[in-house]
Amino acid sequence: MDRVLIESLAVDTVIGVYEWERHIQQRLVLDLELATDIRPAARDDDLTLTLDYAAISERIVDFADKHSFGLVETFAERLAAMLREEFAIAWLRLTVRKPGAVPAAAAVGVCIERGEC
Ligand SMILES: Nc1nc2c(c(=O)[nH]1)N=C([C@H](O)[C@@H](O)CO)CN2
Repeated sequence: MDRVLIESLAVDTVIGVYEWERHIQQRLVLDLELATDIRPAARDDDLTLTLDYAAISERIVDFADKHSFGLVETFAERLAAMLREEFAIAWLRLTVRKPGAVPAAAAVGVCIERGEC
């Protein structure tokens, strides 16, 4: 299946399990692969026939701003559910990285796949 890509999307959100993390925004960096057949959009050169990566990115930024979770796992799961519901995405791979959470690591995080390709 073809994929629409969103790479290194930076969002700021309240995320973390420790008390001090509940009062600040921290950056998460997201990579997404969204399965869709791009041929109808390419045939007609029509944005409405594909997944609009600009609209999806904007929705993700808004989701991060309006929600607050402890675990990156919860952020990933809830975001994936919202995206699949609102944008009719059959399958997605979502990587959520939390840079700076572990000083000795470039980033830590999770990668999930949901749906059927
Ligand atoms: N698997 C996870 N481990 C940890 C998480 C997490 O979300 N998933 N979170 C933390 C803390 O919030 C940490 O990021 C603070 O630096 C620790 N481990």
